Amino acid sequence: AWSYSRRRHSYWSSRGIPSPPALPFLGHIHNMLSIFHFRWVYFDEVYHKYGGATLCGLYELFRPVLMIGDPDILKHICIKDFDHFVERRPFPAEKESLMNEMLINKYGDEWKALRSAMSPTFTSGKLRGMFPLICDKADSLVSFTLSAASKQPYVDMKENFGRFTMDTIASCAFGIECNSFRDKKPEFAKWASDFFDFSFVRLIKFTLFNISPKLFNDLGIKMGTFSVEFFQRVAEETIAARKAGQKRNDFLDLLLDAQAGHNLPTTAHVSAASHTQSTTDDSAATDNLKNNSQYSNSENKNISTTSKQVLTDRSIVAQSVMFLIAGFDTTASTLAFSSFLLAKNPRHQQRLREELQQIIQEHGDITYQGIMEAKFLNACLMETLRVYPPGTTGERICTKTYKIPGTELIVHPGDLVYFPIWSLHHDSRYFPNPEEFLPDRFLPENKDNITSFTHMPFGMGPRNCIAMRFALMEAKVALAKLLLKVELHLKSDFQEVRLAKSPIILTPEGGVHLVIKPLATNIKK
Ligand code: HEM
Repeated sequence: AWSYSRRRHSYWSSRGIPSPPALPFLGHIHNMLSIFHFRWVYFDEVYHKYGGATLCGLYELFRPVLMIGDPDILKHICIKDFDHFVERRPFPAEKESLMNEMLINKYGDEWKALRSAMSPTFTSGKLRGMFPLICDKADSLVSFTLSAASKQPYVDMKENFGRFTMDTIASCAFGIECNSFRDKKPEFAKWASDFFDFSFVRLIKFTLFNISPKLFNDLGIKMGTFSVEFFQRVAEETIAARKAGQKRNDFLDLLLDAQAGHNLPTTAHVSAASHTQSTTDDSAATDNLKNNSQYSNSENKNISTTSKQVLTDRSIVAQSVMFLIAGFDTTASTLAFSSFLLAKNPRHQQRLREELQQIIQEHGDITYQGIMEAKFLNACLMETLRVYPPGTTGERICTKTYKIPGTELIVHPGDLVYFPIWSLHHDSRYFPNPEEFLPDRFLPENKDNITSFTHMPFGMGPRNCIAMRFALMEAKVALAKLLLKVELHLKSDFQEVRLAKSPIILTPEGGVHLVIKPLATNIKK
């Protein structure tokens, strides 16, 4: 058995690819999917010591995994040769679960058709429609924070941003008022916390699913608390109300419009919609879309599926639940990290506030246009996402045999490819003084200094985060409204955030405790 294990673990060395020492049978999986280690710290070691900054081989048990840290090769994998790497591992779900209908769990032509049907939902025109809903939730965030600050010496901003993103998603994806900004936890929030609670047993199941979804299903294992029934019921009720005539300009309306074939292309094109939308209002999105369009130009194919066929009622319900899974903690953590970094860097905080005050003077209020034009606000969020990317690793599964450019290395269908997002973001060759919070790096005049494919908080290419623009708009509104009303200060015994040892996303452990000082200001918002 030992010599079998050795032989299987010689896969990379026999191809001349460096690989860190592997444990018999386990390979490196104990380091990758562990609650005892920081996953990205291990990957960072692999990146710096074992060639991961270019190519390095790892094993999940016996499965070969190729870590690629070379930005040029990443460009090929994510964009130019995307058709060889269309898939990621699915999110764990039992065979019959609604979760199998989610975009994140779709593959091949089904994914392409669904992504194309959903992409127009995220254009600037559609996001503008959701802007007032988000502003409303951000106003509640500010009042709740002010009220908390008047009663206690410090406020847990992770908790508050969690309430904000929960209410925003409940409003935009489920069409309901969740009212998280009340002391008693609402039912929606209770079910959601249950959903995001990663117990040890659940983590083992999660790991098993990642290693072998087939074995997971053959053994009839249930994810247990990944219960989606509550959210399914809420979304179904809302859909029934919308079909009876209610309207709110939220995701549900937009997906129902797409289902009915209103205002949307009837024939799905591979990523076409997301690549042709106007990008003038959001520089981060512009970069990503510019990169993506290289793929769409060369690879656009018609798929003879209409939005109507793809977006059944069940599928729309599934996408609403997916927005909660994909959008709640990612955005809340980003906001929590940015509030911490701004409290730690009062000079940047003040500069950002001055930019926002200028916008209020020009536009009279926080407007969609004003928020999207705020360059320093965008830079602060981009820099936060560089320092603390919620997704520390990217991943693709090889779908067609592929020769890695510039090498003789062949990747086979089923092989996994990892992108060390955290390490790229913290590599001093790409970002000098990587541990410092320096938003100026992302100002338009400095953006040419950033090497493509070294800043990927939303992934890259046609399978990147479909909701990037929504997430950025949501975060910008919350931060802008908050900073116009309060000053953020570090608490004397809270000078650094602790990071949770979760293998799923990067999130602060135990909250982000800040001293909140209300601003005496005459500015309206
Ligand atoms: C700051 C907040 C967010 C960050 C940093 C983030 C990051 C990511 C990343 C890294 C990926 C994988 C991309 C890849 O493999 O190339 C992803 C995918 C995805 N995200 Fe986000 N995300 C955020 C917010 C959201 C929100 C608010 C939603 C929904 C409302 C959302 C929906 C999705 C979906 C559906 C996918 C899968 C796309 C596909 O498979 O085609 N994300 N996100």
